[in-house]
Amino acid sequence: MFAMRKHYNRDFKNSSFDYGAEEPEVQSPSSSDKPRILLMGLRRSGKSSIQKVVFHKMSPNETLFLESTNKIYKDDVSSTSFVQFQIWDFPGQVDFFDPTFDSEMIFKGTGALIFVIDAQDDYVEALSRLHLTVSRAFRVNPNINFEVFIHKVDGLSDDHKIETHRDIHQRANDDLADANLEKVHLSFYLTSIYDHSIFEAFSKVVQKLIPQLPTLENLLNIFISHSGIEKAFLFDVVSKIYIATDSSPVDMASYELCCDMIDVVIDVSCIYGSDGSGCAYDKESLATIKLNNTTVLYLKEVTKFLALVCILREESFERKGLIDYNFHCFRKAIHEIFEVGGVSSLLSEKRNSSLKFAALNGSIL
Ligand SMILES: Nc1nc2c(ncn2[C@@H]2O[C@H](COP(=O)(O)OP(=O)(O)OP(=O)(O)O)[C@@H](O)[C@H]2O)c(=O)[nH]1
Repeated sequence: MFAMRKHYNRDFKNSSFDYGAEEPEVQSPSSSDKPRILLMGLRRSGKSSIQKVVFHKMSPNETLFLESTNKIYKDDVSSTSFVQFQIWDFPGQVDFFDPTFDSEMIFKGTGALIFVIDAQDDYVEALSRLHLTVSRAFRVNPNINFEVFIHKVDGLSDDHKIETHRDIHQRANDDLADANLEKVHLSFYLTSIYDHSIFEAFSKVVQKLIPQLPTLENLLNIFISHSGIEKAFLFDVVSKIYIATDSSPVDMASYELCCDMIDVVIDVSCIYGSDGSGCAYDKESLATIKLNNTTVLYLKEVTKFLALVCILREESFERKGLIDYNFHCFRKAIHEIFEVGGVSSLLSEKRNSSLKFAALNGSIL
């Protein structure tokens, strides 16, 4: 069964969504809180491709025709995405010693620095550039999250991937230790624009920048345990970044399934959506997909930018009324978190007064 209630309309060419503005919407972090994410790395390592594929729906093959970036490209994705940040795509060879390179200004307002290393190339030069970049940035702002994307791993065998990951991890940390910078923490991800790994990695990077993450995870845990749901992801629809999930482990296949569901919902709506309102996604957006292995995928709108995608067994879906009731509580809580601009108030009386999930046995908690 495939049920869908909202028409979507997407301009494939520009790949821009219009979410409409039918209700006073949840406020995303204010501009002063906007974290900045920097994409750095050697020339042709894949920085612009990552940004275009994740945030602008460019197909991976099209990135073959991207021209080299010559100056810093600042992309503000906040108008289409829940996650209010700017992505700064740097040209390949940033010269830190150039007097026009203002490291204070650049690194001060940065939340995460993603350093992209082309794993299909010799990475010795990339490692020394990583070291230079990280030590510079750390000196200006020790709070930056340093994220290393070991990129283009689609061309590598599984063994080669593991070995490359180990080698880069070892060498990068040795370089830091030699410079007495053991305090710097680097996180490593194996990525490729040709599969979901780039979305997964970006999700992790973004999650670290969301102060409300523990609260969101808590809410998801309560929601799934009271509704008989196996896994739930809170997705930023436009980028397919999941901004939170429950605390059960994420398996890549489930994540891919949910990403694919978002694509199907959006694409089918683009083709058959004909209400002419130009609304791609709104509060009535909802879809159910029953797979032939007794699994059900259930998608519902949470906010202008966010959708909840759940994976559950067919027999649990028989209690749809309960799921919908709990979803209503969950949605309300999410709106409260972001409307009141913080977690603390939700955790106090407000949450106790308004959050009453129903348990599987029917009692109200
Ligand atoms: N195989 C493979 N190729 C990729 C991947 N990501 C990017 N590329 C290719 O790498 C080449 C360079 O990509 P760009 O995104 O232009 O690289 P860049 O780092 O922005 O380059 P500069 O702007 O010169 O700094 C393009 O031909 C992309 O198609 C990937 O995950 N796998």
